[in-house]
Amino acid sequence: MASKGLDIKTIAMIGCGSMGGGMAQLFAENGYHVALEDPSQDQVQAVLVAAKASNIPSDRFSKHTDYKSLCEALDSPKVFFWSLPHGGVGDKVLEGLLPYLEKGDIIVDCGNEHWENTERRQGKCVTKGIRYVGCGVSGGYQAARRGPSMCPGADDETLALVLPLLRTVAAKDNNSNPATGAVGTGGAGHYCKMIHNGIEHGMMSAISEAYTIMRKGLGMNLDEIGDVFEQWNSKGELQGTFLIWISRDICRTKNMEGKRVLDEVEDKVVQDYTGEEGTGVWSNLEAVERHVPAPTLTVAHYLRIASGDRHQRAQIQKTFGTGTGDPNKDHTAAFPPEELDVDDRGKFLEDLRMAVYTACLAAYCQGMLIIEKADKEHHFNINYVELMQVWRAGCIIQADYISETLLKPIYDNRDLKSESSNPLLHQHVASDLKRGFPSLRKVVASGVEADHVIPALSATLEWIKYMSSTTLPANFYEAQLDYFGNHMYDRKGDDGKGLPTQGKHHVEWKAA
Ligand SMILES: NC(=O)C1=CN([C@@H]2O[C@H](COP(=O)(O)OP(=O)(O)OC[C@H]3O[C@@H](n4cnc5c(N)ncnc54)[C@H](OP(=O)(O)O)[C@@H]3O)[C@@H](O)[C@H]2O)C=CC1
Ligand SMILES: O=C(CO)[C@H](O)[C@H](O)COP(=O)(O)O
Repeated sequence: MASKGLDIKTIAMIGCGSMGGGMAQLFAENGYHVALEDPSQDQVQAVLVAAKASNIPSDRFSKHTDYKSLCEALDSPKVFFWSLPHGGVGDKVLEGLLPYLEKGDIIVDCGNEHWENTERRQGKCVTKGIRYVGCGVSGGYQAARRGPSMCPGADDETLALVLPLLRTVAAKDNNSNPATGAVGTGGAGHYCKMIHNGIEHGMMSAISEAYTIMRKGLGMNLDEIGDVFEQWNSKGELQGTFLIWISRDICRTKNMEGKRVLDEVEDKVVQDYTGEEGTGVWSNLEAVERHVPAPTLTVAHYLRIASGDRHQRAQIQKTFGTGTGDPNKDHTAAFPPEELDVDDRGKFLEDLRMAVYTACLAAYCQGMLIIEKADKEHHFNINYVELMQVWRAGCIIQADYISETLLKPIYDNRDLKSESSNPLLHQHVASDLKRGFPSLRKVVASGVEADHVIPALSATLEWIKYMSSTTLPANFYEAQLDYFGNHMYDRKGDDGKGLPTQGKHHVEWKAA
């Protein structure tokens, strides 16, 4: 099948692991011939076996162990999809391919690559007339097979060429529109995918915290919790939220012995240690470097990295001591989470739902603030309407209500050059955060009282307070800075605007 933008029938898939393998089958299912290349022949074989099981004709694939034969199997222009680990691997593959590439050939890098690597490679390719698209892909291996969310960034001409191809395979939203679009120039696609993952981590943490509150704080069993997630996902502010939906399944899934799989899972996330993924680290570095407070994302990340070294936590736990003397108490933590003092469980669960929603909305807002800042500073020329569409299906942060009701109206039909896209400056978003605040405060207060681990929920509460206040404890902070460092301060109302510029006053708080 030929795509409208490119008259090709064959594509290459370089990297045939979880994601690349799924996408290879997806392209083949859509009529393309897929030339497979991966150093692991087992991976390539696994793709062919899975494709056979899906009744995809075997002649839709060819296997290649060198770039020459891979390139000979392709049409002109040659189109390569990459699904590789981030970092040096991509550079190595590009070096290997370059001798066989011609003007007009296209590379679509579908890994979670760092956007600066993407732009560096785009710079290298452009001198040879080769088009390099940084295309974040989301939804995990199942979406890769069924149809992922695809977030491409490149120059307009290149995007116009590849988008018909991406639209063919991308996930489709409820109106059958593909979850892809012309997101922006240069590394914009990988930048937005990186922030997608930052938002993802904030949402995941808030939901995981709610799970523990239900399990340990309210004494609910997994069937009951699964039912709660199902209800949350079916109506109201959390409806159509992919992570809530999979949370239901996680609660219900049993192993061969009929026991819950979740109860076998150790409490540690190690991707940041193994270097397997980088998006969480990078998105938080971006937030800090661009002066965007994104605590829901950041504390979620701290929880992950604290969790990763469980061995160290066990040692610290011993140092703190866990003995309360009461054999009925939980002895698996220095500050074991206790049952919550809740009068009306139904009412509290409604507060919990709103608290989780508020944290998810906050994570989205914080992510969008980082993107907006980077866009202004780096001139990604982001098309926010298209970006919203990328997140409407197939991706991990899919959240129908947040996207459709709250964020989309900010970007639709607006001239963002003259109007701010800061979600917090839009009344309907501010109203929703304000509406969720009392529930979030109740949940955080109860959670804190009972020693629950609730970083994303509590950090979101603080974020809402400090982002909407003009009487922060920062006046005292500023005074301390001026006292010891002569760092200067503004007097109340000095410039009338409170812009982030250095103050003009210093006081000798104590004679030197
Ligand atoms: N898993 C997920 O849920 C998602 C992953 N991603 C991103 O997609 C990319 C791929 O991830 P995933 O499929 O999970 O990872 P896998 O490890 O399953 O797949 C990566 C594949 O790339 C192969 N590879 C390594 N070096 C080369 C090379 N020089 N040439 C060709 N192939 C090579 C690996 O082979 P070998 O095993 O022999 O090293 C492996 O088969 C990553 O950037 C990841 O961050 C994006 C969204 C979701
Ligand atoms: O990109 C993804 C989803 O969007 C991948 O699932 C990725 O593996 C998640 O890893 P991490 O949590 O370390 O970012």
